[in-house]
Order: sequence, then C-alpha cells, then structure tokens
Amino acid sequence: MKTSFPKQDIRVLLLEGVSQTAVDVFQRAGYSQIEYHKKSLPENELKERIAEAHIVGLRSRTQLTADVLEHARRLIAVGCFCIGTNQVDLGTAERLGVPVFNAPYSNTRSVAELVIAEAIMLLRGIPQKSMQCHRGGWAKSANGSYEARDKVLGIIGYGHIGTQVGVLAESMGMHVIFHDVETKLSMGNARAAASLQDLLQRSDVVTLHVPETPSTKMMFGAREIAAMRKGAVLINASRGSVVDIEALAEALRSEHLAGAAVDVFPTEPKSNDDPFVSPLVGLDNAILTPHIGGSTLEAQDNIGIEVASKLVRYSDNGSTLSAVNFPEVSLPEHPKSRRLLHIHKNVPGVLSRINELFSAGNINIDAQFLQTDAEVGYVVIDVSAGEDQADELKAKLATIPGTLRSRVLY
Ligand SMILES: NC(=O)C1=CN([C@@H]2O[C@H](COP(=O)(O)OP(=O)(O)OC[C@H]3O[C@@H](n4cnc5c(N)ncnc54)[C@H](O)[C@@H]3O)[C@@H](O)[C@H]2O)C=CC1
Ligand SMILES: O=C(O)C(=O)COP(=O)(O)O
Repeated sequence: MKTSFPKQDIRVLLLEGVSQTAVDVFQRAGYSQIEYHKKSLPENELKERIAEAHIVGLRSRTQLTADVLEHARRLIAVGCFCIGTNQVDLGTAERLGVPVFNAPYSNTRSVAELVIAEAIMLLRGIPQKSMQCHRGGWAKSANGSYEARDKVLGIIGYGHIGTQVGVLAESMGMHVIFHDVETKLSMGNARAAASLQDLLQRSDVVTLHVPETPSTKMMFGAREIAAMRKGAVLINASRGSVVDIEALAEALRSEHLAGAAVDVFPTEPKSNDDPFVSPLVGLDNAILTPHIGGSTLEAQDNIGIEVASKLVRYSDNGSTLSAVNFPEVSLPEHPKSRRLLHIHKNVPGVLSRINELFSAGNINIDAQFLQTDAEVGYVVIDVSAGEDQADELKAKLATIPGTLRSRVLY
C-alpha cells in the first residue's frame, strides 16, 4: 500500500521497551524507520525525538503533555502500549489531529492474577512473616492468618479488570461486592454495594480498579481508610494518584489495616536506575511492587501486536476504530480508489467547503465516511482519481480553513 508520505520515510519512535512483537508488526507492514528505546526519555530529549516522529509508542511512564505535543510537528498517531491513557494530554492530541490508541484488554488478566495472589498473601499475613524470616525470625502462628474462602472482596471500579478479579475471587469461594459510578452487569454472584461506604464497611479485602480521572484523584483518603473494617487489607494496582499514600502509611503503622499491596505510586521512578522513595518503604505489612501489574511476557507480547496493528491500520487505511480521543471510523479496503483523509476543527462551513471542492472539480466520490465529535471532524473520501489528481485534491483540502491534517492513501 502506497501512502502520500512514502512508508520508508515514516518514522516510528518506540519508548519504554515495548515488546519486540510491536517492532515485528511495523516491519512486516513495511515500516523500516523504527527508533527503539528501552527506557522513557527525559523531557528535553523526548521533545527532540518526538519532533521527528510520525508515530510514537509509549507505556505509562512517558508524559505526553501539551508542551511535549506542541513539539510533535509531524505526529500522525500515538500508541499507548498499555491500558491507561492518563499520561497523554488527550484533548491536546485531538486538537492537533492526532488519534491515540491503547490496548484496553491485553494486560487485564495479568493485573487480575496479581491482585488475587496479593489478596491471599495479605489475608495470611505473609509480607510480615516473610520479612521476619529474612531477619532470622520465626513467626509460626495462626494469629492474623485467614483463608480467602468466605471472605468479602470489595471491588471499586467494576470494569474490565475489576470484573476479572471478581470472577477469579468467586472461584475461590469469596463473596464479591462492587462499587462503580456506572450501573454494571454483575458477573457470577457479585452484587453492587449500596454505596462506597457500604462496600468499605463490609469488605475484608478492598481492591481499587478505577482509571486516573479528576473524579478518582485522591478518592481514597483518610476518611475511606477509616471506614474500612479494622484488620482489613487494601490493594491498589490502579493509579498512584487514587490513594492518599500518607494516610495509608499511617493506617498500616497503626495496624488499623492489617496490610496493603501497592503497585502504583504518586511519584514513580523515571527509570529502573532511579531510586524509589515512598512513605510505605520499611513497613513490613506492605507488599510493594514496581508498577508491574500488567508486566507479564504474555501481556506485553499481546499489547505489542494489538497497539502496533492499530497504528499500522490507521497509517495504511485511515481507520480510527477504538481510538480513545478521536471520532471513530472503521474503513473498508479501497482497492480501486484513492483515499483522502481530512481532519479538521469541527466548526461550521468546513464540510461544505470540502464538498464544493469535489463538485467544482467534477470528481466522482466512490465512498465518503464522516464522524465528528465536539472538537474535531474526520472525513474520509474515496475517489476515482489518478495519483496526480489525488495529490492536487489533497493540496487543495489542506488550504481549507480549519484543516488540522490531511493525507492521501493511493
Ligand atoms: N498496575 C498496572 O500495571 C495496571 C494498571 N491499570 C490501571 O487500571 C485501571 C482500570 O483498568 P480497566 O479495568 O481496564 O478500566 P475500565 O475502564 O474497564 O474500568 C474502570 C471502571 O472504573 C469505573 N470508575 C470510574 N470512575 C470511578 C469512580 N470515581 N468511582 C468508582 N468507579 C469508577 C468505571 O465506570 C469503570 O467501570 C486503568 O485505567 C489503569 O489506570 C491497568 C493495567 C495495568
Ligand atoms: O496498562 C496500564 O495502564 C499500566 O498501568 C501498565 O503500565 P506499563 O505499560 O507497565 O507501564
């Protein structure tokens, strides 16, 4: 497939050690200019590298702020090789005409399995017992040690991960209750709690699976922790911004909570070479993990294929299906037509200017696809035209006021 910008000139910037499967997908699709970094880049280097990139792939560490995106003059698409997309300023990306893709399910199971393992470990008091052994102690006792069977698991955020955790927990005989801001279909015998307070008062294990949004920022503070049952345990593998970490540290010190497992932190080291600092460090009843909920080889390989395929599909075909910040258009192949892509500000008059252009040129439109949201309009026009004519049309489309990006796929 030929594109208005030759594929061999399209630069793909892959950060944070995304799986080799992603590189394979790009190479198989004919993309050869792949710049691969094992780590996230410091901001100044990121701005420099992203200025050259047409496609960028990252994980949870790289912050694509408005400032960074302003440097991305050539960018056509972003791939988050993970579930969360809070690290990207999605609104700015959209206003620049850049769709953002992610892998909404590929590491769901990995997080769910870790959470189940941690629930069992915490109910048995294993973190403290293990630490005592490391120090030469021997705490053989049943005190503070419980089976998971017949205990209540409270899930906050009953989405893809939350429901998976619930299904696995039920198979071990736990009673599952959940709280979500949306009405959710219960899996198995899970039941919606009457409120967050109700869930906190009834649960032996509370686990958080909400995204980072303004409504979840610090949603779990001293008040919520105090409302949990004495001796209950808390698991956070969502985002570090969700929990007041100082309040959690205090509850672990006072043993109001018997334990906690925390995978995500308000401030995380920028690379594996940087030090980890947290008020939870040194607390025996806390399992601390370096944001590896989704870091299994299976998940990373699947994510590599899924996100790279979405980026290739957008670049080759124009489809934005499953973009998280952009009008979604699923496009068929266009074997006999030239395909023009036009991304514009959603303001009055743009579409009529586009249509005038085609009628004035007496160009036959084979198919037209249009999707808009409040900010952006995305129109795809398949035409029976030669390469030169398609180039000319693209040049004219680009002059329409409000145009953000335009491309042609031959
Ligand atoms: N530790 C890790 O490595 C990983 C962490 N994550 C995090 O887990 C989060 C959840 O992932 P999924 O389950 O796939 O997302 P999802 O979008 O399927 O589910 C999130 C659920 O939270 C609910 N929610 C939103 N705001 C809420 C609020 N204020 N109170 C209660 N419920 C609320 C939503 O309605 C939705 O049902 C991701 O956004 C990401 O931040 C995801 C993968 C790996
Ligand atoms: O999928 C997510 O949202 C995660 O938090 C996983 O992030 P990571 O790709 O491991 O940096």
